Amino acid sequence: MPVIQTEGLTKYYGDVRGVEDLSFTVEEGEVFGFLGPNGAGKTTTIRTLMGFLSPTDGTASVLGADIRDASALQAARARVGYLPSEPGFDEGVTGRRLVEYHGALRGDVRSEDLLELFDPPLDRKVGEYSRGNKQMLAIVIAFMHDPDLVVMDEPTSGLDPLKQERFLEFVRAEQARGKTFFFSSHILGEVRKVCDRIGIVRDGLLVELEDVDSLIDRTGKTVRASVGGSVTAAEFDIDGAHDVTVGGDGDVPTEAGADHAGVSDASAGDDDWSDEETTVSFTYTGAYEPLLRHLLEYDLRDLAIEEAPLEDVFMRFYGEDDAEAVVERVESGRANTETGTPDA
Ligand SMILES: Nc1ncnc2c1ncn2[C@@H]1O[C@H](COP(=O)(O)OP(=O)(O)OP(=O)(O)O)[C@@H](O)[C@H]1O
Repeated sequence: MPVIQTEGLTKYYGDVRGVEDLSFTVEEGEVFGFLGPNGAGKTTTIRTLMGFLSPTDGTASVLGADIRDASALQAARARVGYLPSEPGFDEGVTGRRLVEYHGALRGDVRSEDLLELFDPPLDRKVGEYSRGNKQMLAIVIAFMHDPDLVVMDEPTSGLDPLKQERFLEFVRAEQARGKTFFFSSHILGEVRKVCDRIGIVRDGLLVELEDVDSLIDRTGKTVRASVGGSVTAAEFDIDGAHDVTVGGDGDVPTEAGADHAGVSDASAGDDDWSDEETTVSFTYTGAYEPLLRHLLEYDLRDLAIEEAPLEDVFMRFYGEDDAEAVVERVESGRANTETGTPDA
């Protein structure tokens, strides 16, 4: 049985669509990323799953409990950890008091370990906490009863990069213990580090549901090549290349053997070194061989091939289209699966 299952889940605030017709499942032991830009409907979904909002239509189950059945959901909540986007703590009490309070409410089987890892200043009043420290306290409280499912609304917001990394590592370790996560975020880069599958929501609609690995395959690579002489973008309009840009000298170090990430200095030799150099950059979604063959037709002086940042990909897939158009395209079998680009 799925840990979370939504069926046509819909929530309107009056005439305003929060989310509409969401159907997806989250399986046991899975880290499911729920991605979307601001206002997409992530918090609405989470608050509905947690029973804080009633669905307008459709329903969902959490650990087998129908969210419309308040007492069943209440019982299931004993096995759920919840990390809200803005922890609403009573600011006048100390962190220690809050940990004790939540421990009494839901049980405390591991606050000691968690406090060692996340370390909020327990003896200070929460009103004096920084945003990051509040988040650390919220993490301790969400996990201290060792829940089977943790629902997290943008959990790394407010954490510095080191603590973000520590938290994501912790999520991975918890997953290895068999725990399930529903993880909302608008930062694709962090989600890809821990999630198995992602749902992308936009304007309240689920526009994509996909394995992270296959999304990454579809997203392609960022290629940056420096070649001798002058070339035009049109020359790199090869199958699988998108958004080709060319730049002149000065965009890259011009010395042979410069230390770049990826493959570097495949030049034909210093004898061929001429003053003029062009840098060609593009996203590439095809196989390596034809790309390399094409590149080797030039006086290749430097080459870097890296994974495309998912933020760019997100914009490329969804940037210009409204959510309805994206849903229609996905439902009609993704118009261009070879390149993964939206219809022109
Ligand atoms: N209480 C409310 N009353 C009216 N409209 C609301 C309410 N809460 C959310 N909405 C609307 O519902 C839509 C989805 O909002 P939601 O907060 O769920 O998005 P989100 O993806 O969590 O955004 P963010 O990343 O900014 O937190 C938005 O259009 C928002 O304006």
